[in-house]
Amino acid sequence: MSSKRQAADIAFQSRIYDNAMMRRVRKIRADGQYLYHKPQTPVGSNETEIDGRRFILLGSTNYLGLAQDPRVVEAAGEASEKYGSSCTSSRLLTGTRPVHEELESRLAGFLGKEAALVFTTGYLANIGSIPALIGRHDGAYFDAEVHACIVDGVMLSGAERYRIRHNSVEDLSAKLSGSDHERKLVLIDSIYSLAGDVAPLEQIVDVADENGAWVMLDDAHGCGVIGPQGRGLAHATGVADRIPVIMGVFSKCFASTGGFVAGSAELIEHLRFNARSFLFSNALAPAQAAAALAALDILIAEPEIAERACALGERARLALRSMGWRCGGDGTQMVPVLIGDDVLAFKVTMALADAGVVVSPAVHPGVPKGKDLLRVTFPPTLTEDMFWQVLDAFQTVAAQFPEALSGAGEGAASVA
Ligand SMILES: Cc1ncc(COP(=O)(O)O)c(C=O)c1O
Repeated sequence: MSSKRQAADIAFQSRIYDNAMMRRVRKIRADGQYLYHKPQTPVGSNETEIDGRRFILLGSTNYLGLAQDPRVVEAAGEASEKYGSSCTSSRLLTGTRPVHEELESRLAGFLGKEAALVFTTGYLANIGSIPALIGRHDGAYFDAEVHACIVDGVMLSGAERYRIRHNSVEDLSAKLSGSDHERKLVLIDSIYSLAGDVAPLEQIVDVADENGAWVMLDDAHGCGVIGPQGRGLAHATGVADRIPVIMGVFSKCFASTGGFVAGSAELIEHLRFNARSFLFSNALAPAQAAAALAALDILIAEPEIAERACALGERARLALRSMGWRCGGDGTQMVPVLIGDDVLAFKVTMALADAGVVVSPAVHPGVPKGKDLLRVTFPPTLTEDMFWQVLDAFQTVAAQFPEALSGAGEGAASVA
């Protein structure tokens, strides 16, 4: 091997092996805390099997429990039979199927917008749409805790970046009024994906209007479950007409994969030809489009499913808080449990797994330092017996880790 190639190997070795993240991953594995990337076999909506053992599964975003609903699974199967397993093409070439167009027009109607465009994932929807809307001379005003794909979309756009203090309308107002870009785009999540807190949407829309900015709302965690018939936070707060760009995903309430943007017909036509992640990526698989469509039908026809998800979340929050756990997500289906320390978050997760319950640890850098937490959701398909088993598990683990409960140490106080 040439000496130049050897030097290249060393340079890449330090990049791919000897970096902070991989050192951390190796430590977590060595400590035996590596449950999560193991293959799981779902059993019904509420359980999963890992290494032959059954667990109650609360760590996913199958918020309505529809990913195993026979109507959704059947729709996916039928679409595969009819259209094949993949479109093997971009939507703009030979990849569009009637099921994509039906899904887009149904989503537009659901959200009260003129049109919608479906992307292969939610991530692609954001990283493609944002640079199609703003560029080098424009301003991107994004909440400090937005999802990573919004940050990546903003970086790809080359727009000037303004990081807004989390949920601070004052900071947003100050930054918007102090800048004079021709185009200003405010980017927020509706419900923040890990901590579960809700954006002060009406105030944000007011401030954006006053300062001549557009709002792009990522309603990944609200669409399908929050507001009238699950139409999301914009409809729940009555400001949908004032938000030009609403984005959502199928990977949560819609029991599938994919993402979408809804807005005016002109906006959607522009994205169709300018969002590079739409143009240059394979179309959403027909099975996934059909699954999302079936889930949309169900959540519209049976709004009680979403209501039950939120009510179960509220019940769980009350019960967990009474044991001393610190929970966020008020008013939503999410029940994040705040821990405040990464090592402790892994330990609590593993102890819950020992007690038969799988939750998802979310630790720094996925969340701000000191805000490490457990993602916990209670799907409405959970039986009453399972609900009580979960509470028993949390009770047992609370006794093992009192430092994780409210009133505990430094880190804990910072997330209370
Ligand atoms: C707020 C938010 N936006 C976008 C995404 C990306 O969605 P997807 O998983 O469909 O790529 C997620 C994913 O979890 C999310 O939480």
